[in-house]
Amino acid sequence: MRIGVVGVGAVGGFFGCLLSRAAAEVTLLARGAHLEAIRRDGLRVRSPLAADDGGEWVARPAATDDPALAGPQDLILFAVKSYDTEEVARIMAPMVASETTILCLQNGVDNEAKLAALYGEDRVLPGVVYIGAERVAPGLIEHRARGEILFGEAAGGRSERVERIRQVLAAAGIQVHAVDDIRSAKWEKFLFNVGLNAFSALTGGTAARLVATPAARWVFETSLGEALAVARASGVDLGEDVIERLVRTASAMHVTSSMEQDLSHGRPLELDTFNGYVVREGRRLGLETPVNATLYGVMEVRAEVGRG
Ligand SMILES: NC(=O)C1=CN([C@@H]2O[C@H](COP(=O)(O)OP(=O)(O)OC[C@H]3O[C@@H](n4cnc5c(N)ncnc54)[C@H](OP(=O)(O)O)[C@@H]3O)[C@@H](O)[C@H]2O)C=CC1
Ligand SMILES: CC(C)(CO)C(=O)C(=O)O
Repeated sequence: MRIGVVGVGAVGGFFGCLLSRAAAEVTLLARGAHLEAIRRDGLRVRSPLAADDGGEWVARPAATDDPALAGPQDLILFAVKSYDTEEVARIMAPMVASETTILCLQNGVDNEAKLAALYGEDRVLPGVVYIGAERVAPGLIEHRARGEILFGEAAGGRSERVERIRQVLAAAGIQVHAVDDIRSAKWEKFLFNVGLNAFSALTGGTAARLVATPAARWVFETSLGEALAVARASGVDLGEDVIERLVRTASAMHVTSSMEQDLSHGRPLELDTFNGYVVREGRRLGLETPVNATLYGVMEVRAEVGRG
């Protein structure tokens, strides 16, 4: 199976490295200093899981910044930040053929529709990633926790291609689960990101800290509650106890978020994908979303001031 990785950052780099080490036919689409470092030193992943290999895995897959050189792929792992989705999706066109499946490994619930608008719904499989990782230098990913993919058919149920892809990912040592209801899994992760990402970036607090006191937990739970109302109005059923479940998950997580990392490095933020999406969809559906609107507005200014 020819596998293209589009967006070779924390997520794409981690899974691309594992696939490549397992001898899958992997091509990375990267650019600039990151591409140069990968070509020179390989794609490196520092991980607690790599203790037997001196703490670091190194893979040497094909790497290019030219989608035409990469050519058509059977599977594309799509893992750019959400604000780059449309542009990069267009650029990768030479990698997409009639049989290509695009597995979307991004957070948020609006990226798949952008990919489907260009390449058709049948080509796109939604995915959910649970991982703590960061690209800390050109060519180097630091993996800190977990590393799990959930994915499935957008319309639900199982398919032969999902099983085929699951087997290839599992054979590379990836924790991977084919799920029947990936839409709900995506929305559940989305709710978590709505509560965690901006709040942790603004405060520096870990997930556990954001639910440790009544005042902080109120912010976390209320932002989730607004997102849950949007989910329900969009026909997504996450069960009665989803907020309790996510508070329990947060209380055991001693990490901040990818947005906290992006803010501290002056990088763009996925704000429109998380709190911004809740505000926009809430407005469209006639729902009040004051906590998300506040997080959005405060975060917007914080990011601008941080960039100087
Ligand atoms: N990091 C984490 O722990 C987690 C992240 N996620 C989600 O996964 C998704 C990816 O996040 P993450 O891996 O952290 O993001 P990163 O910022 O680490 O990686 C994104 C990569 O996309 C690359 N890219 C952007 N545009 C282009 C282009 N035109 N050509 C080639 N490469 C390009 C960037 O390259 P360049 O540096 O050159 O811009 C960068 O290497 C997001 O939706 C995020 O929310 C989900 C779970 C956890
Ligand atoms: C929930 C978490 C922290 C890890 O999967 C994440 O999605 C992020 O940092 O964006």
